[in-house]
Amino acid sequence: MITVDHVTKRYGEQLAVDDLTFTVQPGIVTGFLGPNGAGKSTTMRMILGLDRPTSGTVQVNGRCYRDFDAPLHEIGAMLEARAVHTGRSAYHHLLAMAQTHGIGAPRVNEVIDMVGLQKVARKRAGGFSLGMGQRLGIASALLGDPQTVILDEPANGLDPEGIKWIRELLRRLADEGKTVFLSSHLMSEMALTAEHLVIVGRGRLIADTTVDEVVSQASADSAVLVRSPQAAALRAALAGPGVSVRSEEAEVLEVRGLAAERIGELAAAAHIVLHELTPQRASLEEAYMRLTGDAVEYRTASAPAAAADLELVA
Ligand SMILES: Nc1ncnc2c1ncn2[C@@H]1O[C@H](COP(=O)(O)OP(=O)(O)OP(=O)(O)O)[C@@H](O)[C@H]1O
Repeated sequence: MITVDHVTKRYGEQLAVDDLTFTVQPGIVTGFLGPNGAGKSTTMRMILGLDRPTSGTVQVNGRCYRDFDAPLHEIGAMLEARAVHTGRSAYHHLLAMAQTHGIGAPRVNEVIDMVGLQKVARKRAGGFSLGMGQRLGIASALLGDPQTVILDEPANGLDPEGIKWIRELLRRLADEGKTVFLSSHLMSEMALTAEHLVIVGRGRLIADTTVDEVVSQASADSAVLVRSPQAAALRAALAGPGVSVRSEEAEVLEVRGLAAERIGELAAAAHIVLHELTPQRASLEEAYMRLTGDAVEYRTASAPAAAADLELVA
């Protein structure tokens, strides 16, 4: 478990993290989201003892990073991963790391297999593609078989097969009971990988909840899409206080103010045939945009000022 307790981090005048409190539980994948400059990397660095909080405490399994005798066995991390610029082979890079931490060579081969670098393990890691570099970074993070895994943008540079692989790997690690904490700007990927989310903006906590909850809340005022060959009769049957119906296509109604179940019941009572009845859900990206709309520090001129204006579609 990772515990971040009332943590503030200042760099001179710059407030990078502002009284942040959250915990990351074992056994699930937790995503760490926030716009550029929100304080994610700073927080991750503090978890890893690479930076000290100005105030507050950060602990992993009840202890500060610097108190671990064998940190590689406790926390595995990949921060700001980029292809390793080294003349060493991937194998020797990992072996050197392993040897300085009392880890045997068999584990090096194990992690090489785990990340799918068998064919290139003896090649110079400096010549690796971004995706291969990511895999090597992940292999380094897993070398000590740590209980806690922290990855900054692990899917960066991976192709679709690689992204699917990392998703499955992270879920497997969580299933083994490990604490898995990762940042990513790829919302669709985060929606598939993480169960829980910690969302920050301008150094402060915006949300600490499940992916389902974030999406459900953003979907609360979403429409129900109804397709019927008797759309006009259905529109009349649904009319009532607080109900709005929009139609931009023949036979298709977008209904707000009634749950899908109620629409089905009203249609049945009026003997109206339905061909489709679909509650619209916001995507995680839309939900995220709504939550962080005000916290975005760097915005392009064309981006909407507040994502709350966005129309929610499935
Ligand atoms: N060493 C430093 N010195 C001064 N300011 C810093 C330092 N590190 C981070 N900051 C500032 O702290 C804030 C938070 O930065 P941080 O890199 O933690 O954000 P982030 O959420 O990881 O952003 P990104 O998604 O772009 O990686 C930013 O305003 C950044 O400029």
